[in-house]
Amino acid sequence: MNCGFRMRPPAMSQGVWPIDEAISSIGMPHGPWEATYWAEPKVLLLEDIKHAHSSWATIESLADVISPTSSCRQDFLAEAASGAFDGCVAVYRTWESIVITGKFDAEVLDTLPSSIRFISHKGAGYDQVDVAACTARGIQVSNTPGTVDDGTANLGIFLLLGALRNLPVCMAALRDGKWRGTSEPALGHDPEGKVLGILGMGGIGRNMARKARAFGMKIRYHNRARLDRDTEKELEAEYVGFDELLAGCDALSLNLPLTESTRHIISKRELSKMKKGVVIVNTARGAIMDEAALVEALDSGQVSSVGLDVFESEPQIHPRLLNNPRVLLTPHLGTWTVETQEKMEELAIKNLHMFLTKGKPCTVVPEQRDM
Ligand SMILES: O=CC(=O)O
Repeated sequence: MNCGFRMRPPAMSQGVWPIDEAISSIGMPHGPWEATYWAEPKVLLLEDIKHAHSSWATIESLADVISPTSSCRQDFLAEAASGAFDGCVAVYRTWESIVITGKFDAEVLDTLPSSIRFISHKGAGYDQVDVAACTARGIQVSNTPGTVDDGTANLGIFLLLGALRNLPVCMAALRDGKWRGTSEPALGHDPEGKVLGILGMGGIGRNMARKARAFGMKIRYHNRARLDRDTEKELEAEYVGFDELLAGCDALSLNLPLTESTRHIISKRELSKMKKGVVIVNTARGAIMDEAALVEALDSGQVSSVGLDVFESEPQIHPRLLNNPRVLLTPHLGTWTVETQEKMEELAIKNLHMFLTKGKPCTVVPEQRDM
């Protein structure tokens, strides 16, 4: 019988996916041999492991690992439809693997074999994965919260300081052989004593608050849920309403996930409520801001400068952001450090390991906590 699992005697397969669970997960009839033999599950690996090699070896000792040969969505769907991934029970995916699969949406899920029960996403933001479609198909999803906090907040502070100091203008002039430019550059601003508004007070927002405090900034924040008083006290962060946050900050840092309710949460109306000359930093997701409205606000001087690591249609960048010298840009590098990538891989692999051995990852996405 070809059910996509290799049989092994139990002595050789400590802790692997028990065959009866595996069989019931793909709806196969139980047979008399299940009690004595275990199966090796198959895992679909969508991007090579770059750092956590010894942890990945523990997965390889538990599972057959399959990698796609495709490099674009159309080919990936055809490869899945050909049965190349049949029998896979779990997927290990990354932000970068979107180039192979496109968004992990209902079409991808329906083309992959129905044996898939788990997706380990290496990353904190999982807006590339249609969690509702996964839930409807009984597929668990995990992400890697916490692992990205230092890396992303460090870049956020760099963008904040750089935008406050108008660094892109002088940096471009210098590279252009024009020292500080053709006219005296505008003076920058020090962060000390300025109000930093943080929209989204999860792990990255809190990390950003601690670091900005070290630069003498006053912290105000708005979040779906208010933090407990001890955390607010530790961060010296004042909770305010959304409009109050917008109206009262000298700089705004966006640190919230992209969902249908946060898409374009900063648009024309919100920008007009902010102090003239405000500085904005976005290390979260581009679509949290309406880029067209941002471009207008930069042109009118309502926003004096921005530091952006993320964009609405990556890797495309709005030409008026690219051409504006008051825009400090980095190409989605928030987590792009050896240490952060290592931590992300370790947690994504741990989630996969937990799923294969216990049926449950440790950091399941919040929408599925009650699943
Ligand atoms: O953007 C990076 C992440 O969501 O982890």
